[in-house]
Amino acid sequence: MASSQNTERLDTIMQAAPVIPVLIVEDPAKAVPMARALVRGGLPAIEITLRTPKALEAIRAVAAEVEGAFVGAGTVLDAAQYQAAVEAGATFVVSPGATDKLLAAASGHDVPLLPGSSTASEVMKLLEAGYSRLKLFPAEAVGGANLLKSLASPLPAARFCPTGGITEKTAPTYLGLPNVVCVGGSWIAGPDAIAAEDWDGIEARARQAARLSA
Ligand SMILES: O=C(O)C(=O)C[C@H](O)[C@H](O)COP(=O)(O)O
Repeated sequence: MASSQNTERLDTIMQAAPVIPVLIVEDPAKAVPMARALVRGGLPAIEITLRTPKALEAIRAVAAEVEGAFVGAGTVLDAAQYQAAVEAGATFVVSPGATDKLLAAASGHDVPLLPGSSTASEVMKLLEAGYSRLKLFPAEAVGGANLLKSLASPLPAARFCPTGGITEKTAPTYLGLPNVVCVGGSWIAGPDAIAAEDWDGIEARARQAARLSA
């Protein structure tokens, strides 16, 4: 079952920068300049969440037009959304948790799924299903860096992108852990910054995030 998750592609994406910006995009026309600002700032892997009616359209536009971006789909909850994200051109797919049906839909496919987990049992079940690159969600609420530190020794095969409540200030603590590859966060390009077309501000925050380390 080790081939369930395309870990090679996921590692490239997770290692591209220390932070994956998590984005809520209402207007797909803004997605391309937003993604260009993030790429210019040094954050090529971006996650557009399927939380707005036009999110798939936004993913499609970024996939077609933004060179150097790895555009992912976030908040993918079921097999149909996984398929729709792949058809729109997503290069990775992120879910807040995991269900058997979602894992079955993604297993063995090129476009990797980064499934969410928040307990040792969930991590164990995902490892058993062939998924070793995981999201920890909601990171801060379920124990944050302390939880990940505690999981590192008994479950060393699991490598995480914690997301949920992480800030520029708390990110370095996570990035210093041996089982953390990158973190996800919304602080770089929040809905207000996107609505205001603050591409310079987004680029500047991306540049700072790209420099974060332990
Ligand atoms: O639903 C998903 O798939 C998600 O990715 C949820 C996000 O991890 C959080 O919404 C991150 O947002 P912040 O906590 O503001 O950084």
